[in-house]
Parts: sequence; structure tokens; C-alpha cells
Amino acid sequence: MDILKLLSRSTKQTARTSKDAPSTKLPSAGTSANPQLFHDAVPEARGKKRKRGGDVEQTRAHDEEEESINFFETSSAASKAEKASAPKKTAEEPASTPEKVATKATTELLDEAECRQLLRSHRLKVTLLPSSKPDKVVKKSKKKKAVETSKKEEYKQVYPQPLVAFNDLRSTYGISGRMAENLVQQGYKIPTEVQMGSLPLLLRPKTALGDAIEEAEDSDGEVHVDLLAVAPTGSGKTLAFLIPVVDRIIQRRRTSQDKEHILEAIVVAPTKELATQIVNEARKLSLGTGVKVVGMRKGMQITPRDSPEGEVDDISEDEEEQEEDGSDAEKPKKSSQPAVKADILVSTPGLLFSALSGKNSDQATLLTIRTLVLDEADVLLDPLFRDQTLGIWNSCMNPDLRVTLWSATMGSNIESLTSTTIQARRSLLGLPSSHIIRLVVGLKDSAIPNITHRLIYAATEPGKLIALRQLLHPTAKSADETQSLRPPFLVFTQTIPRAVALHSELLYDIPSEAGGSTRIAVLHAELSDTARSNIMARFRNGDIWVLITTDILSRGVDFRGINGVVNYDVPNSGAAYIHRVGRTGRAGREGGVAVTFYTKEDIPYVKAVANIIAASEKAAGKKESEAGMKRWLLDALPTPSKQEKKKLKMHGVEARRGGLGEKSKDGKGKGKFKAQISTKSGYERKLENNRRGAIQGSKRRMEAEKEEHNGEDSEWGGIDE
Ligand SMILES: Nc1ncnc2c1ncn2[C@@H]1O[C@H](COP(=O)(O)OP(=O)(O)OP(=O)(O)O)[C@@H](O)[C@H]1O
Repeated sequence: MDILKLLSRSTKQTARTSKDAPSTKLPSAGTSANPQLFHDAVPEARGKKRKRGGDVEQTRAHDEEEESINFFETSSAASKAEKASAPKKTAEEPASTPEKVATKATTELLDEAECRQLLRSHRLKVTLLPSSKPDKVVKKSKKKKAVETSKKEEYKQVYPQPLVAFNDLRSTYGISGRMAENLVQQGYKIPTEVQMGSLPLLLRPKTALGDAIEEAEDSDGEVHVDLLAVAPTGSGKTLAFLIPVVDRIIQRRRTSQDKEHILEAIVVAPTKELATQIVNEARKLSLGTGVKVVGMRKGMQITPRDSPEGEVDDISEDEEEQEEDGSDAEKPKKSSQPAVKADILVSTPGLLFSALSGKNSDQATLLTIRTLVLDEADVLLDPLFRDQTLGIWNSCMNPDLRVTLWSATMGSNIESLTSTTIQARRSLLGLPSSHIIRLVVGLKDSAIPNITHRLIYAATEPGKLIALRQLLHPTAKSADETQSLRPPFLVFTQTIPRAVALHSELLYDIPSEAGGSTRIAVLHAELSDTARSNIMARFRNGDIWVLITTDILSRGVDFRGINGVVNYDVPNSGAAYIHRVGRTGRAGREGGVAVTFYTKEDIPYVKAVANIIAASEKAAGKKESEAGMKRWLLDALPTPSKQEKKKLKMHGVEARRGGLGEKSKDGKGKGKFKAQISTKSGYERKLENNRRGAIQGSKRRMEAEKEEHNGEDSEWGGIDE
């Protein structure tokens, strides 16, 4: 079914020819050939001589595409035999000797020049952050210079082994055959940049880093690594943090007699939707490895290992999958069950923190946790979640604790908070201080270059509504790629009441033959968990075409087929813009569109968005004449003060606070009321208007008739005789 055709049917849109139809360019049109954002080899692009690393990479990437059956296949007969038995395995992996892994490792490593070349050509920058807190920069000029120099010396760029091809995960870094098989099953072929940079570092730090650093060792003899990774939205960070988590558990089991489920890893994510998605990804990845993944639920307890058998229970995988399908609406919840028996726990900070600070809090010191993952770390360490996140972090008392932090945006304040927390924890446990590794992919804090941005001035609130309808119902004249937005797409508003009101407004905008009001939905934090899961499942299935939401869905959530994002209300910060628009153009897909409306009220705040758009267009290689963001507009927009930025981040644009706008004192709805979205649907208002019009019309007619009648009475009619 052509969604756009149906939507534009009432506006007599002319049928697109296959030539001008943009379907092949749509992100929902299929899988991306290459998920890498920066896969152009730099030396070639700049006309320099190519080094050997580039060739290695090209050849391997090509080989991967050729190997349609199994790109994890190694050349040796022994490994072929090993691979052949892999799919049949359903239980845990048989032990693989460390010597075997080590022998393989030596055969695959690149020299430093090749590493540099590859890392650079994929815009990967790896830095060791200072192991101690950098000295305070004092303002006195001479001192400042001296201190800055010493600070500079502490930031050291390193060139670890990049992951050239997915089959190296097995051959060089020794991941389990079963996990490798799971990756094949899911169709992963070429590693994304963040996977290239982080997987060797986290899987086998010694192999990846060589003698680049002399570091503290963990009890398993590996170099201690904490990682802060900043990589674009949709660039595969989930897989980058999950593979090492699952691998570390499998490695521990290989060497230990204890095959029980021990809670070894915690993944924290800011929203329930993201946490559920991570649980699903982790389960797909660890299928058949014996690693168990559980999503945290209300009422669950984090029990210590020696909790009595039989008491231990958790939500079954089936049950959670049902929740994701939205099919468990009528089922009673098992949320009061007492325990978590799993290897990996995924949770929002609030749920886990309250479980830790509950009745059994003294038992809750998480001694067994060896990996803590903070997904969307900048938001988790923002004041909103900071206490909860640090509370969880500080409960993890295992000396081998590895912390990895991930996001597409990371302020320098988050970086220093991370350093301080890691070093403080290590000194509390009497451990030597260690370096934190920072991995940055591309330009830090920027929007992905593979989507089209449109910043549209709509002047007023009603103007935005008209503009949104224009996107939804392209007219014959406007149904080109610059005007229309092909569903499915997401619409973001500033507040919950505004999302609800916009939903009511648009409820009947989709023709009934296309599914009518069922095609449009609203998702926000005040809905029940079941309702939220239900809507997510329907949107993923393609039953919902337009999903109106708040920033609750702006981070991490991966909808593969989204064609566009509409910022109905301007986002509260540059970071919020980057994450919102990053819901489209995932895994390198081209064709995603991000539309942002702004009104008179937004002008003081829109510069951050405009700057990000300009940087993204530059990164995409657009010339000034092709760029949507014009220089004159950038220059004309005012730069908000720090204070204004802070206020905006905390509360949003004032005229829209509280959602529907405040009534003026006389109740007439002027002034602040202009930022209101009607709470009735356009269709309902049209009916009401028609009804009101009909009543007024009939009143007018009656009055006219009356007047006529009176006129007749008063009119001189002569003498009736
Ligand atoms: N190597 C790969 N090849 C192809 N697709 C991939 C690869 N790695 C991940 N993906 C896919 O890319 C999509 C985005 O991945 P993911 O959700 O992990 O992105 P992210 O970097 O966490 O994004 P965000 O910053 O928005 O949280 C997913 O659909 C995932 O399956």
C-alpha cells in the first residue's frame, strides 16, 4: 500500500512515476548496504597515497560481502570443523584454550601505521584521559600556560587495533562461536565505526593496545579498561557494548567451576522503552550461550547469590516478549516476585536505585557486578538522574568493575564527573588509579550527516499546524521531496499536554480507507506501561504511521523504518536535537528527513539547532549553494546567553510551558494563549463549526423572515376594501 498516495488522495495528488518516486532513497525502503558513516578512505578522498591498511580494509570488507554463507568462517580446516558444529550447539560453549586464542591473535594484528591509517580514515579518535584529576586552570597568564601544557601532556592519543571485519571477533578476539553465529543470523556484515574502535579494546585490551599503556590489571590478568564512547546516533553502540558484556560472562564461565547465573553486568538506560529494546538485543545476541538477560521490573529485588533456592524467580523471557508485542494487557503481573536470577540486568536508573535502597539495601552491595554500562550516559549523569545513577555505580563494589559510558553527545562536565567517580572509587578500594579511554567517532556532538534537515519558519502555532498538515497531506503541487514527509514518522512536542492535544487535533486527518484514527497515536510517560508497550509494538509493526511523543522517545530507541522526524516544538537543547533527529537515518541509511518548525517565540533559541544543521550539512560535503541552512540566516539568528540556554534546557520555551498555554486573566485567551494547541480534533472542530454555522444561519434566516414578516405588517398595504 502506498501510504503517501492514500494520504494525499483527498488532495488529488498526481501519481508519482517510478522515476521520480523517492522510495529507493527512503530509510524504510530496505537495509543499508554499508552501515558505516565515514567509510570513504581519507587518503583517497584527499588525493594522497593509500597505505596498506586501507587495502586490507577494502579487501576484507569486500570479502565479507562475498561470504554470504558465513563471514565468520576462518581459513583453517580446524576452524571450519569447529564452525560446522557451532549451529548445532544449544547449550553453553565448550572451553576454548587461551593459547588457541593467542595464536590466532598474532596472525591478524595490524602494525601501528596501519592502525593509525584505518582509525583516521574512519574518523576514530582514541585518547587516554588523565588518570588523575587535571590541575585547576588558574587565570594568571604565566601559570595558566604552564598548567595547560601539563594538562595537554596528560591527554594521550593512542592507536589501538581496530576491528577490520566481523570474523576477527572470533579469530582474533576469541568470542564464542555461538555468539559469532548469532551475529551472522542477525545479518551483521560490516562493523560500524564505534564497533571498529571499541570492540578490540573491550574484548582483549592487551591485544588491542599492545604496549601503548602500562595499566592496572584486573584479577583475570587483563588490562583494566573503562571506556567513554561518543558516537553518532544509530551507529550501533548497543552491539558495541553488549558483545563485550556477554563475552566477559562466557570467559568467566570458561575458567570457573561455577556455571550458575551470577549477576555480572548491569546496563542502565534512561527509559523503559530503551531498556526493553536492549533486553531484546542482548537476548538475540546471547541465544544458546547460556547467558541470561533480564529486564528490571517494579517490585523485583536484587538478591545476593546465596538467596534460598525456590524463592528465586523472575519474569520469563516469553512474558517480556509478550509485553513488547503488547499482547499481555489482560495478564496479571508477576512484578511482586522477589528476585533476579540472571547474568545481565537491564534497568532504568529509578527502578534499580529504588530496589537497591529498599528494605534489603544492606544486602544489596553489588559485589558480583563486573561490568556497568551506562547507555545515554550524559542524560544518566545529568541532574535529573544523577543521584540514582551514582547510587547504582557506588553500589558496585567489585574491584574488577569495568564501566563503559555511551552516547551521541557528551559534555566535558560529564567527562570530568566520570573521571572523578572512577578514580574516587578506585582509591576507596585501594586500587591504583587508571586511565579512562575516550573514543570519539566523527565530530563530537554532531547530528548524523546522512539525513536531510529542514528548518521551517511557521510564525505562529496555527502556522505550525498548517505546516504539519502540509507534510501529512501533500497537495499535487507540493508533493515533491521537499514538501512531503512519507510516514511512518515521529512528531516531538515540548510537553505531554501538547502531545495529547496535537494527537486530538490530528486524530481524523488520515482517511478512513487508510486506517483512519488507528494510524495515529500518542506516547508519553503518563500512559501505563502496557499502553506504552502496545503503542511501541504497533509502531514497529507499521500499524501506526504517525507517532506523537515527547522527549521520552528521543534517545536510543531504534525504529529501523522511520522516514522522518518532525520537531513540532523546537527541542530544548542542541543535544536534544541531535538525539531526536537521530531516530531516522539509522545504521547509515540515506533518505531520512528531519523537519523543525519554529515560531516567533522560538527565534531567541533556534540558533543551536541551526548551527548543528550547518555542521551536519558541511560534514555531508554539501556546498554552500546546496545547503539548506543559509549563511544569512545563521548570522541573523541571535545567540542565546548561557543563562537563557540553561533556562531553555530546564523548562523549554516559556510560551509553551504547561502545554496548552495559560489563559489570560480576562479568560479571553489572547496573549499567552496563542501557544495553545486545540484539544479537539480538526474534524470535531469542523463539525462543531458547521453546527454553529448552521445554527447561526438558521437564526439569521429566522430573523430575516421575522423582519420580512414585520415589514409586511408595517408596510402600507393600502385600504383593504
Ligand atoms: N554492524 C552493523 N551493520 C548493520 N547494522 C547494524 C550494525 N550495528 C548495528 N546495526 C543496526 O543499527 C541500528 C542502530 O543501532 P543502535 O540502536 O545500537 O544505535 P545507537 O548507536 O545505540 O543509537 P542511539 O545513539 O540512537 O542510541 C540497529 O537497528 C542495529 O541493528
